[in-house]
Amino acid sequence: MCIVYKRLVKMAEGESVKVAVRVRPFNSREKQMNAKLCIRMEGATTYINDIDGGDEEKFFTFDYSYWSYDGFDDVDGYLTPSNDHYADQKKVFDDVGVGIRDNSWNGFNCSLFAYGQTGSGKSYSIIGYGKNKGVVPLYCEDLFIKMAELQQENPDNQYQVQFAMLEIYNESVFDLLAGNRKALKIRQSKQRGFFVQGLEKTPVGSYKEIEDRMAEGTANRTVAATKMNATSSRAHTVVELTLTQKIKTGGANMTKTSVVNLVDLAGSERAASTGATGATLKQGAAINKSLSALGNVIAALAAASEGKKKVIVPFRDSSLTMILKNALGGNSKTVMIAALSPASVNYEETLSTLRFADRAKQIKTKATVNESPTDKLIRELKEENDKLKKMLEGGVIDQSMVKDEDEEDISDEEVQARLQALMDENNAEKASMEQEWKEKLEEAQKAIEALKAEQSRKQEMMTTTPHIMNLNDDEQLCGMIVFFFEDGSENKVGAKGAEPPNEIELSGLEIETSHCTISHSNGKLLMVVTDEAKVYVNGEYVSGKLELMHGDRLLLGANNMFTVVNPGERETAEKAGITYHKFTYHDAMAEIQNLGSGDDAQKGEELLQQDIAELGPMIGEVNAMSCAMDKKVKFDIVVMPEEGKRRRTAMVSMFSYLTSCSYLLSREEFISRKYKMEEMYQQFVEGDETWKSVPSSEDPFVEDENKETTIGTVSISLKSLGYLFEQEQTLTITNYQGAQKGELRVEYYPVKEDGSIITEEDDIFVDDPDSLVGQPLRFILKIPYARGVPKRFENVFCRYRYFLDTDYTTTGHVTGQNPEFNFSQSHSCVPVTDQFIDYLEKQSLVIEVVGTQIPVPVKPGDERTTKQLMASNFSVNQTPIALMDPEKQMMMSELESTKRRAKKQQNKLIKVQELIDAAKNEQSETISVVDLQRILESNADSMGIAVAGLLAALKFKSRK
Ligand SMILES: Nc1ncnc2c1ncn2[C@@H]1O[C@H](COP(=O)(O)OP(=O)(O)OP(=O)(O)O)[C@@H](O)[C@H]1O
Repeated sequence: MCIVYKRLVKMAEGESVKVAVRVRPFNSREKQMNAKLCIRMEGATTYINDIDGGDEEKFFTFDYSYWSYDGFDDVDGYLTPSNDHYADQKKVFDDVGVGIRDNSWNGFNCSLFAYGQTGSGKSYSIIGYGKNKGVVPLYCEDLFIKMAELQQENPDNQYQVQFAMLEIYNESVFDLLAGNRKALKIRQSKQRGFFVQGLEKTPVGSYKEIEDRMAEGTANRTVAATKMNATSSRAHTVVELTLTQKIKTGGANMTKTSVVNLVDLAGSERAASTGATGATLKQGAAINKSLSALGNVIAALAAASEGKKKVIVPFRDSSLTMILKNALGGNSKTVMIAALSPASVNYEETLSTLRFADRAKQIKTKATVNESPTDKLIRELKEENDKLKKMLEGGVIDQSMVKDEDEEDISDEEVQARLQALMDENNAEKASMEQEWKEKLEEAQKAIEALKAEQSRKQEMMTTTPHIMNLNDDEQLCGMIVFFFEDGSENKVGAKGAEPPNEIELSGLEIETSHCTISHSNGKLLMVVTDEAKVYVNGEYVSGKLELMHGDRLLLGANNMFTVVNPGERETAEKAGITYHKFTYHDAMAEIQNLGSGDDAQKGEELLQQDIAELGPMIGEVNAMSCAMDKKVKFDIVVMPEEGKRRRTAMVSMFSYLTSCSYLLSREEFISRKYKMEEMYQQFVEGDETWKSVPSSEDPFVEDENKETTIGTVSISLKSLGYLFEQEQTLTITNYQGAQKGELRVEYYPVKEDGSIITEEDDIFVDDPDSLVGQPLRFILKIPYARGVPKRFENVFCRYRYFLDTDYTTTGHVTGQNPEFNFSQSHSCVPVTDQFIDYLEKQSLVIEVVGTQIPVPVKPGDERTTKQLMASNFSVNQTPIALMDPEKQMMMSELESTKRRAKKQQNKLIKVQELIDAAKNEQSETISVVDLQRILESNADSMGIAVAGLLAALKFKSRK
């Protein structure tokens, strides 16, 4: 039988993507750096100010602009508004979360995604921290409360929530709930659009269970991140919640399914190049294909929504855009939260986030209610039946509704009979579907019970059994990996593949097959470290046997960091009134760098220490990667004086064993390069050989041979200028390791308005530099030459930044060991300000001597691996090589020059002595003053001033 009926699907009106932006408070790093606020908000409008660059203020209007920068009190851990301006988590949920909740109950697909640079507050808004729960937990809690209420009101209705969690990393899709990490395929079907084949959906019965599943997913993510040595902020995480409602309406059942996608995107800076300083590396660009593809998709959709024709939306370009196609391109109600940093240092990144959000708000989606096809059919049949009944009652029968087109007219009885048959068929189908539903539900219930039991067992063990749990750079990944030690157990720890298998299998850099053993006996934990395995306990490199105590920090290999939890010990300590400090990953890493907390150190010094603590483990990782792939490169942390400031800054040196060239990378350049290395390393781990054929111009382990390198620096104090004195100095060029790389002649002379040098005759005296304030000050800086520059550099030049200059002043390029720069430049400060006097007093002019390196190829026959090469000069503890402050460097440099001068004088005096000795021999042990005078005079040119005084004295004596 063929039923002809009209489709009754209601299509919602095209609806824009809802866009909210949110600005967070300064973080501690920004506070320490005295960051400047560059965002303000009025109503729904966000303004951004280019404080450092001076571009005009820009503004953008969104559905919501959330001010979370200030105006709050910490009440018991919850950040509570102290004025109307501040948007707390509740406000965000009320605006954004409630909409998602209502839409999902109405059967619409919904998507919420968070965009923004790393650390801008994406996770805070989506997931939240501690009591400040984000949209996801609040939505889920609300979902289950409402579900319980509805269930009570209508016991016949059935509701189910399923949970799935996936990760997109380097274009591969991984099910975070699957036991094994295997990349899944994205497929496309007419009905479902793009979908991830084989993605596991787990039924969940409460928010607690969702939390547990999320924790499980996050733990799997942590293990994978440790193994691949990747930072979490590089992956996109998608949580997918499917809400199915089986509702009895009248006689029919209605099943509504809505999928809610919660997407935590990778840090947006990964989409673009990282080095904001202009020293951008090509390797740093477009690292995350998915994120750049998302930008293109959004731009195309925005253009299409503006009515542009022939827009092709490149959904197929990346895994992320395929998965989000529904959310962005069609059947979904979509919300985006763009997270903003308030600090002017992040201006460029924040502006690009605002632009991205601005484009996103132009996108229109069309969401339809998702009914199950069977239910829809039943409902539509019922509607048809009602219609037919009405027709029957009214005596008008449209027979075409129940007969085939080519069939003859049929009797009213036949119409009724067919109708009845149809109803019976529907009822039978309904019953079978209900049975199937019931069975599925029972199955789900059992699975939930089993999980609950497992969970409570774990919970119990956490409070009774000693264990270690992981510490991670990303707060959300801490405590995700837990290994328990049962009493009487001996647990071998090491990489996979040991025979018999290790009880605790770890993956990651520098994990040995047999790394260590941890045994538990009567509340005591004993660790035995295998020879040569890398283990740090509380910052100390350890070997052999030792007892582990509650609160200890363990670093196994390069990046598996754990903290020891011994509930028995903790309890005893707590009874005695002792509370343990909660160590973060950074504390633990800083401890390994042996840096201490630096409570009373200067602010700049603290920042430096933070940078070193951050870079230290990264250096360990990249060196281990270099060894694993035999890249013949070694990295080290170096500490450089920051130009113009009495501050030091951490940088990274990259030394190539192939060319003996070393290059300096800024922290940003290095981090951006490291992402690329991780990508390469991932291919290596996965046995994908593409990394071997990467051209050297794109290889993060290779540096451009023509890159300019700092040979060394000299620091010269400009203090004398404050007294209008000149200065002429020959200063030692010191490289970052404190080694001398030649000498540089630097001179400066205060000058008058006409450019002539101020001399004593001018009779201008300044007792107090402050008296110069308001007056003009001009001087000439000369860099005549350098001496003894290492042979392996060519195209040598000097550069420096004077006072507030942002650009370098540069000398000409000269090749040779004794380059003559003949450089002279006039500088001024008109009028002199307090700030300038401060600059003269407290800072020094750092002159960098720069050149390009001439590669020295490896000796033929040297086939040592990177590991062997590093072992020959590699220290386990990556303590920075040179920790010299500019002042000390200046003093050292002066001292070195003096020493050299002294040495020369000494040589000359030795020569004089020799001559005298020779004369003595001739003159049988005595020498007349006249003869001595003659000897000295005939050698005076080569002896210089040292003997001039002596000669004068002799002349005086002989005259007498
Ligand atoms: N609105 C806010 N109010 C108070 N603190 C916030 C807010 N947003 C973020 N923070 C804090 O800023 C820090 C960074 O935030 P968060 O971890 O959410 O950033 P993210 O963008 O998710 O970073 P990543 O990309 O590394 O995951 C956290 O310590 C968080 O507590």
